[in-house]
This record gives sequence, structure tokens and C-alpha cells, in this order.
Amino acid sequence: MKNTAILLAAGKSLRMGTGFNKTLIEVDGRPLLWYSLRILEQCELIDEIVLVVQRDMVGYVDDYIVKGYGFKKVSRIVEGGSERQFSVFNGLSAVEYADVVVVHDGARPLITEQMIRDVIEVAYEVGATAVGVPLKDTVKVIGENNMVKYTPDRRSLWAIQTPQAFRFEILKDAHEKAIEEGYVATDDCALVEKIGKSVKIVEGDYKNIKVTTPEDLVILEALISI
Ligand SMILES: Nc1ccn([C@@H]2O[C@H](COP(=O)(O)OP(=O)(O)OP(=O)(O)O)[C@@H](O)[C@H]2O)c(=O)n1
Ligand SMILES: C[C@](O)(CO)[C@H](O)COP(=O)(O)O
Repeated sequence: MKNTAILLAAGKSLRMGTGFNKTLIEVDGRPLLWYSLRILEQCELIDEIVLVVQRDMVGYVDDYIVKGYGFKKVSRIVEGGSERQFSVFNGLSAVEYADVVVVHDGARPLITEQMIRDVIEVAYEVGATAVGVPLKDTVKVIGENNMVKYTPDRRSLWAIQTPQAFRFEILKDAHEKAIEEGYVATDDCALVEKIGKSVKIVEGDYKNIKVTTPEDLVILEALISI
């Protein structure tokens, strides 16, 4: 059985406002991308890693991160797309064959080996899965002029994270259909839902934050020091 990870680092980092890719920000002396690469590399269930980066990052990431830190499982470094979904598609297109594909945001450095093991196991059973956590806040659906339309029952609301894992054919089919239909979503599970396949959520960890805005770096440094 072959399990391939697609690790995403081709975003624009607009909300971080750094002016350069946030996965290259140094945290505790190492680039953000190093953290998730290390966990994927260490996990014995992962056979290869396809890294997806912005075009101008390819050489730097190869020399200073992949070769520099001696990561051995990185099989390809490919260029990302204009949206996260297209970056995943480019990564997927570089995968010749896999049984299960694990998609992870390079901007989520606190992934654990347990999460990877959990999503791979559920992907083999169900076909598609993601880690997530029950929402702590009350959510309201807002209409025009910030007027509240309704308040969904929080007991059924979860915040979805990565890693997400899929049987290779399901993810490929979901992406190809999304392209055909011009559908764009913020995560890969949504594309699988759209083609009518089952998706199961595995309980993850609130610490598995996505570094999105500057205050997330402060939170990350605190979490790393625990
Ligand atoms: N076109 C894109 C957009 C996002 N990502 C990756 O998807 C993950 C989640 O995206 P997000 O944190 O929202 O990153 P950015 O798109 O960089 O952020 P922003 O929307 O603020 O520009 C990140 O690891 C990011 O590098 C990607 O590979 N390609
Ligand atoms: C996939 C994801 O991490 C799930 O929470 C998230 O949707 C990606 O964020 P983006 O801002 O849409 O790129």
C-alpha cells in the first residue's frame, strides 16, 4: 500500500502581510514548513512527499529546506496554482500512483503522527476524511447590514483542519469534476462531498492551528514552548 503526502506551501500569505511566503518564516530557528515536513518524514506510513510551492520558491526550498535539512521522502517539488484547490490539483497531477493521498497545509506546523495515522486508517475504510474539532464559539449566519439570519445548532458544527486523506481515485475524480463544473472550495473534502461520496471527520486537536494572521505566530511560539 502506498501513501503519498501533498504538502502545500504555495499560498500568497496576504493575511499574514509578510510580503514573502509565510511558510518560510523562521519560528524557533527553523522555517515554518520544516515542522510539518519533519512529522511527515518521520511517519512510517508516509512513502513520499510532494511539495507544492510558489514558482520563485522552488530552488530555495530544494536547496535550503529539502537538501539543507536532509529530507529524504520529498519526491517532487511542483509549482502551485492561483487557489489552494489548484495547488492540490497540481500536486495530485504529479502523483503517478498512490492508494491514499494525505493533503496537508504547510501553514499547520503542529500536525502530529497520530493525526496522520488516524486519517490514513479512515481513508482506507471510508474513502475520505479530515481532522476537525468541535466549535467552541456560537456561530451565526449573517445577512445584509450584518443582520442575523439564524443560529445553527453548535452541536453539529466542527472546525475542519488538515491533514485530510483520500483514496487516490476519489480525490482525483473529485478534482476533475470540480474543474469541469467550475467549482472551487476551500478544502478537498468539500469536493468529495460535491460528488456525493462519504466523508468522515476524525477528532483532531485545537493546537493544530493554521498560521494565518500575525497573532497566530505568537500563539504558535507559545504552543511550541509547552
Ligand atoms: N494558491 C494556494 C493557496 C494556499 N496554499 C496553501 O494552503 C494552505 C492554507 O492556505 P492559507 O493559510 O489560507 O494560506 P495563504 O493562501 O497563503 O493565505 P492568504 O489567503 O492570507 O493569502 C497554506 O499552507 C498555503 O501555502 C497553496 O498551496 N496554494
Ligand atoms: C483546508 C483548511 O485548512 C481547512 O481549515 C482551510 O480551509 C484552508 O484555508 P484557506 O484560507 O481556504 O486556504
